[in-house]
Amino acid sequence: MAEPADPPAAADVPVVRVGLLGCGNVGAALVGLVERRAAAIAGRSGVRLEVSRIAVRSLTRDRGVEVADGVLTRDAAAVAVDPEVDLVVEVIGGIEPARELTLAALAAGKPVVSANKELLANHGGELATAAEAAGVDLLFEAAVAGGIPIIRPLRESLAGEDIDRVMGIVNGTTNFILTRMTEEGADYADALAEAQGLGYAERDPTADVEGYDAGAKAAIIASLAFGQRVVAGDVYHEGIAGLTAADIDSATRLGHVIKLLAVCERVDGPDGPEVAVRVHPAMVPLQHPLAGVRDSFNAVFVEGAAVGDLMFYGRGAGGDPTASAVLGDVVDAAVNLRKGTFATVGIEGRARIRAIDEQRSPFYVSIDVEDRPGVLRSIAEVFERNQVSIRSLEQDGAGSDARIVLITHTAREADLQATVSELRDLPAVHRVGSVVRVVGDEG
Ligand SMILES: NC(=O)c1ccc[n+]([C@@H]2O[C@H](COP(=O)([O-])OP(=O)(O)OC[C@H]3O[C@@H](n4cnc5c(N)ncnc54)[C@H](O)[C@@H]3O)[C@@H](O)[C@H]2O)c1
Ligand SMILES: N[C@@H](CCO)C(=O)O
Ligand code: NA
Repeated sequence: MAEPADPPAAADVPVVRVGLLGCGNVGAALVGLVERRAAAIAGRSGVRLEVSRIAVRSLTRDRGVEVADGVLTRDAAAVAVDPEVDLVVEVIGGIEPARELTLAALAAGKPVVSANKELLANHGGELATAAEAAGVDLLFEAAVAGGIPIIRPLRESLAGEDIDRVMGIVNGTTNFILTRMTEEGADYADALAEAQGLGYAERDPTADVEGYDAGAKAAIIASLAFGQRVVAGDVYHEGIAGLTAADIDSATRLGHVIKLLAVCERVDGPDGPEVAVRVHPAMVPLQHPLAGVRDSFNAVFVEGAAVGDLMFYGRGAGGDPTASAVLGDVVDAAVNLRKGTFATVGIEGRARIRAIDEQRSPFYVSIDVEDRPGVLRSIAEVFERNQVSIRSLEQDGAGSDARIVLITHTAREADLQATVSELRDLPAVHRVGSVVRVVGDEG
């Protein structure tokens, strides 16, 4: 057997100069990580990373990392096309100027690594075309589920797999809030403030709590899992703000836990395969692997025809975990750059999207009623008339403030919505409370 070659001396290792756009939670963590890991990375991959330019808004802010003189600049556009920069990392967030900067860097022949799901989910097609035209990488592992490797497994390891469904807890902020509310009875606003303090929430946390952030991630996951482009606007989404402590109690009593889920499915449609993609709070049975994913942790559950069930679990938010995913992409892109090669995305054309009205799941429904003879029958008749079959039902309380909580068998969204609107017209119904889809326990 041949002797292993001596590792190259540090001076022989080619340097890849990184231009960083944005130095907030993720950017600052990346600077620290490159500093700590550059020597080990050089030994393993044959490229030495150096963060040579950093575009920031404020030159004076303390970011908790050491930066050499002359590295910081307020001119992001100059960094994107700087001839002294080999590779660009975009961690500004939002659509503009991130989109223009990314396009400029790609057009200048620089690979781009991005953590920006909003950008990728809205303009991924345009950016992928620009990257291919330039013959460079556009990598975005950090954009979905932060530090958890999920983009690369979908793109590479599972490239030959026939994937039926991907479900994920892909927003750390809302999982953190729901965990605090479920386990400690915490107040929604207090739990959100805590998540913001820990650096999990987006700049505008409505993106987290209203499901936009998870929706963008769902679009990216669905595009890669099914090989056809899904954009953010294709994703139906509901957030967690309407959930009550009573819903959380009911879920617990029924052996479930409420999670904000992204659900991406391939379904048969009249004109061929369709993609059903949605984000909403869901009742998940306690025995399902996603039910045990707590705090700011994320998990993505993949169901493949040959491979069976897979789950990817870890930290989906926070500076260091996200920077770890960015760094993995940077090493990959830097090595490819040295070799003169790049990865292609493997997404062809637009997916045909199934309308939310036609999507199907079981539902949990809570109804505040006047408890008098015949009420239960009139409620059951409304469900029956709309072809929604009831799987289980229980009543709490009596008299004028009774509550009926029921779970249906799998039903069409449109039929369930028609049921709810007829229930509201029944004289004995005071209020139809929450309607929560049940996932992972289809019956
Ligand atoms: N924080 C997380 O847990 C996390 C996880 C996964 C992905 N991401 C994504 O990573 C990206 C960055 O997130 P973050 O948490 O670091 O956000 P952040 O708000 O902490 O950092 C963004 C930084 O960009 C700077 N910036 C804005 N416009 C700029 C410009 N024109 N030029 C230079 N700098 C500019 C801001 O001043 C800020 O410091 C976002 O796309 C986010 O969605 C974040
Ligand atoms: N705001 C996001 C950051 C990770 O994308 C979250 O809470 O999951
Ligand atoms: Na990831």
